[in-house]
Amino acid sequence: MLIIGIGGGTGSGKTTVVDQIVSDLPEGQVTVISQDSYYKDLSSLSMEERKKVNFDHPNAIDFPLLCQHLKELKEGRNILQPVYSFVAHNRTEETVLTTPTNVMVVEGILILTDPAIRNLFDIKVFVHADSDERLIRRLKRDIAERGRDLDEVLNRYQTTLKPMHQQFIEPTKEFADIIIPNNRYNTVAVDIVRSIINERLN
Ligand SMILES: Nc1ncnc2c1ncn2[C@@H]1O[C@H](COP(=O)(O)OP(=O)(O)O)[C@@H](O)[C@H]1O
Ligand SMILES: Nc1ccn([C@@H]2O[C@H](COP(=O)(O)O)[C@@H](O)[C@H]2O)c(=O)n1
Repeated sequence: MLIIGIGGGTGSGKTTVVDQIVSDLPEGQVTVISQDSYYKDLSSLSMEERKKVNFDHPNAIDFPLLCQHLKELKEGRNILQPVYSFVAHNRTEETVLTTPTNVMVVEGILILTDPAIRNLFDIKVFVHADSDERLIRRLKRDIAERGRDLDEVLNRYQTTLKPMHQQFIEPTKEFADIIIPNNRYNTVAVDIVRSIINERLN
């Protein structure tokens, strides 16, 4: 099994890059796991309290569960992956049965911050986009897809996204084997990662 970790700031284009990487790969050979699925269960908090949580700090993520799941997949066992709701700011009651495949791609803003998780990755990728580009993308996406409004996104950007990016996310660039510059769509870099995966599959 080849496990690829893909980090980078919010709006850098991780999900888009992952979609591009896996789009032409044989079905059933590649599985994508999102760090977002492993936000901690906040059922004990009210909606108002959940809204105030700093979702860009490593403490927001259930890294032990993610680590356990990756190890189980590596050992050939199925896992039940949590399903996250950005609207409810919480895990849902659902889970997704996830089976081990030849290639596992794990993506998320904080995915390269945890040493135990980093150790499980065969290849570490960091997707870079400038902060103004990321903010513009985040605004558009969160309003269109995640039920947010302009003030909410800008407020979160100033209070948590920006400082957490500088403190926790940007420093993980140094752990990356490959840094993908993604201010523009980068088909060359995507092709390179795809050919590494294809080599492993053949
Ligand atoms: N290279 C790019 N150029 C312009 N827009 C992009 C690019 N990559 C991603 N986007 C757009 O930016 C938004 C955020 O991208 P996404 O892949 O969800 O980022 P991330 O997963 O890193 O938060 C999406 O609407 C996506 O379509
Ligand atoms: N309830 C939540 C949980 C997380 N976020 C934000 O999502 C971002 C990470 O997801 P990406 O797809 O952008 O990598 C992170 O920056 C959190 O602020 C949220 O808005 N609401």
